[in-house]
Parts: sequence; structure tokens; C-alpha cells
Amino acid sequence: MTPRVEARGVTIDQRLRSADLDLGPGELVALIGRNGGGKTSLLRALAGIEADGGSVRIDGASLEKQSPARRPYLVTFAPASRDLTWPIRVRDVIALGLPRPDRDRVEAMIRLLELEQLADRPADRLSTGERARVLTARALAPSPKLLLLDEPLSNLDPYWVLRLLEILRDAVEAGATALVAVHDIDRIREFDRAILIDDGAIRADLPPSQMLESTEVAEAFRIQRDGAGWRVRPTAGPRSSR
Ligand SMILES: Nc1ncnc2c1ncn2[C@@H]1O[C@H](COP(=O)(O)OP(=O)(O)OP(=O)(O)O)[C@@H](O)[C@H]1O
Repeated sequence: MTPRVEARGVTIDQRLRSADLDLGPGELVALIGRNGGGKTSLLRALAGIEADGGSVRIDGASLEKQSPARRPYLVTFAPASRDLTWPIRVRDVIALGLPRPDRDRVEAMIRLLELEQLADRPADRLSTGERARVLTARALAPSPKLLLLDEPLSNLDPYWVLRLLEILRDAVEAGATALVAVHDIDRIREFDRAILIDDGAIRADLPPSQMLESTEVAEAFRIQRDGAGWRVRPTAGPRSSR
């Protein structure tokens, strides 16, 4: 089967070593790694935002050859930063995710992310978690084939963590592929597959249950199992940045 996403030799100087990655249609994939490990760099390279080498194909189409109007139907990226510093209404921020005006789709996203009460508020006057939902709504709006979400669960309350996981599951069941950076590693159980990136390179690509028991996770995060939870590895010393 042809993969939905074929990334070959995707590189960012000093940050992302040549990465090869295949993702299938309908896959919900967790991307994990320590702070500075390279999650955002990989997501940005796959989104075509920045890359110093390599290629990304989505359903066989080369991302770099796509027009700005076509790209959001292939791939969208929601950043981890919740910077929405302009006084733009929430519904207009969501509309910016669409290459063509589509009021019905904007309203559908407002309902999906339960933003009705906030839809006419300026986005710079929302809480951090509210802004996270707006950015996710913007990324979902064009129904892209590939959703790249950088820590979408961060800043969310327990209801919204669970609800967003449901929304992502619905999106992949409808045919999308999602690659989602996650910091709470126990959450990866709710994904189909987990990818570990460290020092700018993909170190492991495993079913989530195997990933959680892997030596790669223990070494990358300098943690170890402690009953049902985790603790700092006693031997873990300070880790220098690359
Ligand atoms: N714009 C930049 N220019 C140069 N180096 C950068 C830039 N952004 C990030 N880096 C470096 O690249 C490496 C990978 O950063 P990246 O943001 O991809 O990590 P991350 O896994 O997303 O981290 P976090 O969990 O802290 O968000 C880090 O060493 C970081 O300091």
C-alpha cells in the first residue's frame, strides 16, 4: 500500500538529522521526545515550513510543488505556542485556516471545539487553553490529509484532553493521518503508533505499549518505571544539550 505520507531525508541544519518516515491513512501517531529533542523541528519540516533538504509526499503529491491554496487540504500545522497576539475574532482566526471562504465549515469547527461563546471575542483575550482550542480548530478546518499538531493537549483541562483525543480519533477514522507531539507519555496508549525523536533523529517507532517499556524511552527521558508510574533514573545526571 502506498503510504499517505512519505518523508525522505527531511533535514534542518543543526536540528533535524535526515529523517525518513512513512505514515498511513487513518493513523493516529504520537510524537514524543525530551525538551529540545526535535519534535517541533520534525513537524515543521513535514509541514514544509522549514527544511534544508529532503522531500515530503502526501498521497504521492510533492508538497513543495503545491500552490498555497492547495496546501491546507494536504497538510496543516498547529504550533505549540499559543501566540494569538492580534485582536482578531475567533471565527476569523479559524477562517484563516481555509484557503477559500466557507462559513459553514467555520461554524462547524466552532461547534466541534465548543467555541460558540467565544466566537466573536478577540483571540488575544482568551485563556491559554481556549487559544489552544482555536488553533486546533484552525488546523482541522480544511480537513487536511495530514494533521501536524504540536502539543495540542498541553494547557487543556481534563475534559478537553479527553474530548480532543476523541476529535482526533474521529478525524483519522474519517481518513486523515495525524502526527501529534505529546509530553504526557502515558497518553500515547491512546494512539496507534508512537515515534520517539531524540537529538534530532528518530530513535524508535513502535506500538505505544512497546514504546513505554523500551530502553529508548528510559534513556531519552532519563526516567524509569516505578509501579504504574515513573521516576527519575537514579543514575541520571545532568544532560548536556547537543
Ligand atoms: N529557530 C531555531 N534556531 C536554532 N535552533 C533551534 C531553533 N528552534 C529550536 N532550535 C533547537 O533545535 C533543537 C530542537 O528543538 P525543537 O523545538 O524541535 O525541540 P522539541 O522536541 O519540540 O522541544 P520542546 O519539547 O521543548 O518543545 C533544540 O536544541 C533547540 O534548541
